[in-house]
Formats: sequence, C-alpha cells, structure tokens
Amino acid sequence: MSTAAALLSLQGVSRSFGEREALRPLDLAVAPGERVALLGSNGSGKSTLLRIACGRDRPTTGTVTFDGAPMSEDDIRVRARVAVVGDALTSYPDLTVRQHLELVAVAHSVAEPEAGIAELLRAQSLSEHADAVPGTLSSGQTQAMLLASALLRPRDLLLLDEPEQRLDPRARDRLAELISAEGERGTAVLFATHHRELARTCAHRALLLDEGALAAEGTPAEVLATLDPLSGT
Ligand SMILES: Nc1ncnc2c1ncn2[C@@H]1O[C@H](COP(=O)(O)OP(=O)(O)OP(=O)(O)O)[C@@H](O)[C@H]1O
Repeated sequence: MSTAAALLSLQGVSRSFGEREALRPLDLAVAPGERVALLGSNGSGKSTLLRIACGRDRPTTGTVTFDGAPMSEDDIRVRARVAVVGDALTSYPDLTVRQHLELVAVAHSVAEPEAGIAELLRAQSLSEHADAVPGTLSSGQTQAMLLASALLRPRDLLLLDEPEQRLDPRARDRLAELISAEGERGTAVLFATHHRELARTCAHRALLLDEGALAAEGTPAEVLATLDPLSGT
C-alpha cells in the first residue's frame, strides 16, 4: 500500500542490540482498517518490530510515523489512539479486574463505561472474575483481561504481540472474530502470532521475519505456503 494512505509507516527501520541485528532495515505501512500479521520463529524480531511500532523503543536506523507525525509513546495523540497488548503485565496487583477496566475507562474518557465493561467482561468470559485481583487469575484469564483493556478504550491502531498465547481454542476463536471486527470498524491492526490459523483467518496481509529480515510478504496464504510445514513457526 502507499505510504501516503498509511496510518502507521515504518521506513528503513532497523534495530541492533550491540552486535546483534534484531531487525534488519525494512519498510512497512498499515492503512486504517487493514489487518497485518507478523510471522516468524522465536527470536526473528516480531516483538522488536512491535515495540518500535508503538514508540516504546526507538529504531537504530529509519523512521516511524503515526498519522504522518513521528511516533512517540509520550505523544498525547499516540496515547489516545494507539492500543497495545504486549508481553508486559501492566496491572496493579491490588485492583480487581473490574477496577482495572474502570481505570482504563477514566483514563480514556470512555462513554458509558459500565455498559462497555459489562459487555467486555461477558465477551471475554470474565464476568465471574470481575471482582478478582490479577494474582488469582489463570494465565488465560489474565490475557483476556489485557485484551479487554485494549478493546474498551478508543483506538485507531491496535498492536498485539502474540495475543493468542495462553488462550484456549474457544477463546482463540473469539480472538479471531475480535481482530476481524477491529478491521471492519476501521482500526489498523498489526499482530505478531505463532498461530497460522489466526493469520490465515484474520489478516489481509502477512509478513514473515527470519533472523530480523523480511523473508516474505503477501497474503497469509502466500506467506504461509513459503513455510516448511514441519517448522515451528
Ligand atoms: N533488549 C534486548 N537486548 C538484547 N537483545 C535483544 C533485546 N530484545 C530483543 N533482543 C534480541 O533480538 C532478537 C529478536 O527478538 P524478538 O523478541 O523481537 O523476537 P520475537 O520474534 O518476538 O520472538 P518470540 O517469538 O520468541 O517472541 C532476539 O535474538 C533477541 O534475543
């Protein structure tokens, strides 16, 4: 797609950690409503790319723009419009699931928060755990809470790092529907996944990273066809 129409644009972006080239120079543009899957084996650079894409980390070379302006996590526009489900648990241990969501609703001035929270708790099978603190949740329930937090707030760009992790098959199917619905409501979605079916069913486009380099790009079917069926990716 053309960079001009992109909401998120990475140009010549690379990231090195000392001698290690975690990400080799690549370009990526994601348009509103577009759903893009990042594939690649462990250590191929997916999380590195996502951290750079949300402004949490800076590239060694290249530029990242969000809606035409340099991407920075500290930018109030970015805070208001970019939702991230990453690998870090940003929860407060003493707040219940519901209180976490209430905090998100206040921080983002969510209209009619009670109805939105109730709906997300139901959709994420968390209603029975609304008054539980995160330390008592299973890992899948914790992941569901993180997803609910991202889906409660307004967003034009949604970045997800292996959102399927820890989810059971039913919750994973629900996640696939959620990602598809995000694109339909105009949100640009970039998600890293090890789950081929999630990429196949949800993404318009897929990128395959191999040792930090862009190894393939195309429709999910095209990219998945390049993978060794026996490989772990
Ligand atoms: N802070 C860091 N310091 C040094 N090396 C790092 C750092 N972060 C990532 N790396 C290295 O960069 C490479 C890419 O890591 P990254 O986490 O992006 O991979 P990934 O594709 O997300 O892997 P996984 O599927 O296992 O989550 C790895 O070799 C990793 O060791």
